[in-house]
Amino acid sequence: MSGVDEPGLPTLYDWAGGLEPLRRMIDCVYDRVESDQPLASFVPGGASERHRGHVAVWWGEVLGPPTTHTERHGGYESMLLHYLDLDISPEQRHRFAATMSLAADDAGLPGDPEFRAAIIGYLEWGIRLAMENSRPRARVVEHASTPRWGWSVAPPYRG
Ligand code: HEM
Repeated sequence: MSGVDEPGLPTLYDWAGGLEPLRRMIDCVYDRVESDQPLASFVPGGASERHRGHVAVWWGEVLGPPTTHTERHGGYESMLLHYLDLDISPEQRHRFAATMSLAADDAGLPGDPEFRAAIIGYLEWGIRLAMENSRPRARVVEHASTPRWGWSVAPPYRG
């Protein structure tokens, strides 16, 4: 199946090596988060197997196909519900983003600049939306598709 890029290019999911390396990255990020004081309060008692698995297939769908999160776990709407009133601070946003970048190294994801620029671009975009949506009384977009990400730079958002 093709992704959002021009035909013939591998998807970011394929370039990563499929779901397993993405799951490894998610395990690495939550292993770090669990013992990182500014972030650990978001995962009281540790990040569950369910949480880790769902976040991994979310990433798989964004970078893929496959579209497993939408088909089995509720897609965008389900993800959004987890963020309401979480009140992520700018410092926590930055800390989590930096931790995820380290986790991509821990997990041995491809290190080429193009792949890393693409996934970190998505991370930066997604985590800023997560922070905005997490504010008390945030005005959220209630329904949307799960985002799709590719190799090229995203065009400007015009609403
Ligand atoms: C400071 C940053 C972040 C914090 C504090 C955070 C925290 C959380 C929490 C507390 C949950 C609910 C877990 C549960 O109910 O077991 C969650 C779910 C989720 N997070 Fe995050 N997260 C952050 C960043 C991100 C980013 C950057 C992404 C993706 C780009 C992401 C993707 C998801 C998804 C897909 C779920 C829902 C999984 C499901 O149940 O289907 N998160 N997050």
